[in-house]
Amino acid sequence: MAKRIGVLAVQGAFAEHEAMLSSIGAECRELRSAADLEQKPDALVLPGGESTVQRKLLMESGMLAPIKSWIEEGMPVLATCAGLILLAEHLSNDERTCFKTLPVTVRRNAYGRQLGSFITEAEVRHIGMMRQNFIRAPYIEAAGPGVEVLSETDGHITAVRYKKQLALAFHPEVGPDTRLHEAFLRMI
Ligand SMILES: NC(=O)CC[C@H](N)C(=O)O
Repeated sequence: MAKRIGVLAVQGAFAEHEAMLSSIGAECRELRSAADLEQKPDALVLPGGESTVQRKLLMESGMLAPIKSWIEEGMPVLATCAGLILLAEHLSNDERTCFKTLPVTVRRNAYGRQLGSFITEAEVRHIGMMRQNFIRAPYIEAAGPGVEVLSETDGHITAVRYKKQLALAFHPEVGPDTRLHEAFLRMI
């Protein structure tokens, strides 16, 4: 049976994740309001976008607490960019934490204005070299015990796994490379 992925769809790059996941056989369901949480998915995607807006909409819609419980209970989650910010236990330059299920310290908009967006090639552990797309990206300043570092660029951590949480500063949903999404589906 196809794996059912709940994709947070309040703001940001959710459609790209849905297209990629559908192309590799998963079934996506958009999570826009508390009513969409009645059917529990097998896994979650928290897409890129603007984390402060996503956080506000999560609080207003009543989805924050139930989604946090799902993650704490071990539901696999793939988080990219703003999604990583939502998962982080600590933010070094902002007070607006959200789910706080991932024991890392994240810096928002970490690459500054000059280098706000860029593409690089870097190794991702268990996968290999990947073209990585950074869009006004955060990076991970510190990772707590039990957090596996999967990728680094210029000395900064850009991808981690902690239990069933896979979190990336870059955007694997952009472009033709489906390996990361395939690895995520194997975590379910
Ligand atoms: N591409 C992204 O998701 C950027 C994240 C955004 N800069 C934020 O702080 O929320």
